[in-house]
Amino acid sequence: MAARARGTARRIVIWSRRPETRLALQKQPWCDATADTPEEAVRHATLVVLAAPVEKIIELARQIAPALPAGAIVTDVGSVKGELTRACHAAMPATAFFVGSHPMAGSQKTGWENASADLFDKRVCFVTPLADTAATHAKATETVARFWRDLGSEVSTVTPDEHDEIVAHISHLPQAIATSLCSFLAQKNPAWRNFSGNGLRDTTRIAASDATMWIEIFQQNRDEVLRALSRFQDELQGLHAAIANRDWPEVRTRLDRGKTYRDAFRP
Ligand SMILES: O=C(O)C(=O)C[C@]1(C(=O)O)C=C[C@@H](O)C=C1
Repeated sequence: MAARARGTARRIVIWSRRPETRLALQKQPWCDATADTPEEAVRHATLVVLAAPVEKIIELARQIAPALPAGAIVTDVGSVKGELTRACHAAMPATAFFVGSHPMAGSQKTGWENASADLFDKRVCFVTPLADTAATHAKATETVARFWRDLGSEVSTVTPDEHDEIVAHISHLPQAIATSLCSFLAQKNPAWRNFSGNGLRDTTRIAASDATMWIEIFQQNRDEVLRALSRFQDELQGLHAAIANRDWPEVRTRLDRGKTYRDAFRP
């Protein structure tokens, strides 16, 4: 949708798992054609974007590999990059290139009905070439970066492993916390949700996200997520101790540090 709105792609061919989705997409002005199989969808492609839960992205890369035309560039939108990038790169034929991406954009909703052409506008998009393919994949990396910039994103190029450490902290940890907070409150007293102001709403929107997608993210980024969760538990323990000890200067230090961090977010 964004590619059509910004004139980035000449012809957009979509494969989607459900036949009824493919039928609905055929009526959309941003979809030139649908394909009945992933192989058929990529047969004449110059750029392929795999948009699926992370385990499925690896399966799809293996499935389309024999059908890719020479010179094709494959990217994805998965939230974990280390294992996925190595597996997708290994699946490619010698004449095609895999360079991973991760646009930091989305919502708690799923399905094409919730798509929007400005989703990527002014959002960061990670592009994550493997260090040992930097030279052979330089042109493909630039093409993928240009694709995201054309959609309005600001590209940040990092290695897949650096990416996984960063997003464990700034994306996967927030999901774990929002989920845990809602899970905790659901057991404490679900009816209390009716008293909530914007505080609870603002901190928990992403708890409504798709469980299947997040299980696969936690599985693939397990080590980094566990490290981030442990460090965060230390932070919570620190606040718990400061309140228990009536150490209000320490509580203030933490509130001030949190506010300074939050106030400096880009609009
Ligand atoms: O805002 C949302 O609902 C998201 O989907 C958020 C979010 C994020 O952490 O920013 C979550 C995972 C995706 O990989 C990218 C975006």
